[in-house]
Amino acid sequence: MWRSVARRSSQVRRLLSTSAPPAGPLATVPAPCIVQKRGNDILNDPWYNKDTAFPLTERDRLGLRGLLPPRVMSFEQQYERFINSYRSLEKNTRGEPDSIVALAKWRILNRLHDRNETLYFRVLIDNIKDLAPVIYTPTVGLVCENYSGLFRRPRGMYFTAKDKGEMMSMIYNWPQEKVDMIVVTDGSRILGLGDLGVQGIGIPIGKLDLYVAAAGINPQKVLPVIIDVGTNNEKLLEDNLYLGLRQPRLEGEEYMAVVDEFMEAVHARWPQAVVQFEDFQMKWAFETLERYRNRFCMFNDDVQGTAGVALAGLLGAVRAQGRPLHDFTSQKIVVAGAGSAGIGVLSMAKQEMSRMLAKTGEEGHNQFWVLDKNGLITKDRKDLDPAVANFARGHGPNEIPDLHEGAMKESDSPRPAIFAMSNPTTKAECTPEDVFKHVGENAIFASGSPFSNVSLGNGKTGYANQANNMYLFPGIGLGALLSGARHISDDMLQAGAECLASYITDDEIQKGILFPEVSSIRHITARVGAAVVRAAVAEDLAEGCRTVGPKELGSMSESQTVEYVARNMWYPIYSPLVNNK
Ligand SMILES: NC(=O)c1ccc[n+]([C@@H]2O[C@H](COP(=O)([O-])OP(=O)(O)OC[C@H]3O[C@@H](n4cnc5c(N)ncnc54)[C@H](O)[C@@H]3O)[C@@H](O)[C@H]2O)c1
Ligand SMILES: O=C(O)C[C@H](O)C(=O)O
Ligand SMILES: [Mg+2]
Repeated sequence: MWRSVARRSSQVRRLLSTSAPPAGPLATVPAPCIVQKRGNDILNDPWYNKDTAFPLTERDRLGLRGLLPPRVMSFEQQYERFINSYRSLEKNTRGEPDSIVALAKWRILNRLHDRNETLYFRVLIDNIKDLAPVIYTPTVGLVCENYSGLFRRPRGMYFTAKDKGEMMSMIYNWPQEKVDMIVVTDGSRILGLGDLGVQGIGIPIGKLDLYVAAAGINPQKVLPVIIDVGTNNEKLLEDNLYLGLRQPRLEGEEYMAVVDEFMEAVHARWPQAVVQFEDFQMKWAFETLERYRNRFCMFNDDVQGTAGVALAGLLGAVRAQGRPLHDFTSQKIVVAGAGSAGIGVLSMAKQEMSRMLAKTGEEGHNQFWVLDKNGLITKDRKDLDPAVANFARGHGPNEIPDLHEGAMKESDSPRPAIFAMSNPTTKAECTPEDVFKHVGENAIFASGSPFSNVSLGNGKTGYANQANNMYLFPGIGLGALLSGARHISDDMLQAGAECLASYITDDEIQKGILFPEVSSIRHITARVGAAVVRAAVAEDLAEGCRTVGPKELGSMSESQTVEYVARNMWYPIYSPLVNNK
């Protein structure tokens, strides 16, 4: 592994301990890293660049002498200098509009990302709670909206409708021999912001930053991708600065042919890579998932990752009500939004209820109501997507309740739960303040983008949980990769969700805390990843990874699997560079 460390025992120990989140320097000697470059080419390569931290011996070895100021700084000094500039930026922009501050923070981080990946990812890992809102939702939404104006350097790969017939060779333009993790979008439904065309590439970049920070995927082995088939966003089509194809989106078979070719090209060069589909509009989200899920190692994060996180939250809400988990089968669930996320959540909740009921041999009731922008989904609606039609209500007794009758304030639940999962913050259905004020102090709240907790007076806190698929997708991808799964099954996803659900203690649940602190995301991901590996093994889908074969995976205990996953997480540390040119 690139810049792997000789012994990682202290980091692995940190990942295995249940208390402290993994962070801080390793007390081990890093193994050397072989580079094919010299001199300026190294300084200009963010994967190898150490800026002023190149020791003198390395400067001699790599032809860097004279290309850097004489003083050699330590990693810790560089780290501190960066954090100090970041804090001064926060101070100097106090009082400025939120969007100006957010973009200024994103810019300073992006510049570091472009210059020195080791320092960037250490800063990100150590400060993930503060920085996730900058590199991920909500700021990433703003970045995508302004991508063409903000553009300075390319990142990732851009496949377009004009590249038909070329993708199989184009894929070899990517400079890295090995790619483990790909996040791809067609930019058609970026967060709740709609069609942003090529500008949607900000989403795969942000998701892969989290893959590195949370799952320890080696940043040299990640590939953000946009498939640009045009855009139907008139504003962008008229914008002179717009960097994507200036044509309406391809549709139907033409569209599918482009995505097919991309998938074939990826598979030809990196057959083991895991591909995460992200922010595709609903029709393509479901169609590509059905088309590829048994052929490639892929999943759709908006449908499947989101569903797992919501399910973990819903199971937490049942625990908070003081009821046994089986009571989930009688919970009433109303979903506002019949899109890829909403329908994904309902499908997984329905599956979970069926599993629970199968154990006791009871009959299930239809406990779901779905609304879209035109109101309740009923069977007499025309042109319903087949996935949505599964949840349409008939006109029998109790089929169509007055939804106000079930309004949360009058709910007979001791802990009514409201998940305002739309992103970014500006698109959230409601705020935690709204919920605790209108529904009451017993409500349980979660949102897709981060909000602050609410003080309820008398020293009580109303918790603003973050129900975001970031708690699951890094573990799903990592588990799929480390098991060498042929494809990603429902059982693997279920295992990840159940692992997340079981992470929270009863004490926390009673307070209304449904999800762990973002600062412990590496710890969570190690466990979710292990649960996914074990599910792949149980289903005989695991073909093994690198030197670890399916037999060895199968003989690992639960804790050994967590250790295996933790041991394979990359951690940012400067390795001695050795030139072999
Ligand atoms: N928190 C998370 O982890 C997470 C994960 C995935 C998606 N999301 C967010 O969820 C939102 C929806 O994503 P999606 O993939 O389902 O989108 P989508 O475009 O597939 O579906 C959106 C649905 O919302 C409906 N809708 C729009 N306005 C409505 C209204 N006022 N009332 C009721 N329904 C309304 C539309 O009719 C459509 O059915 C986005 O904001 C996305 O960012 C959050
Ligand atoms: O990107 C996120 O923050 C979550 C989710 O994938 C979304 O599309 O909103
Ligand atoms: Mg998404």
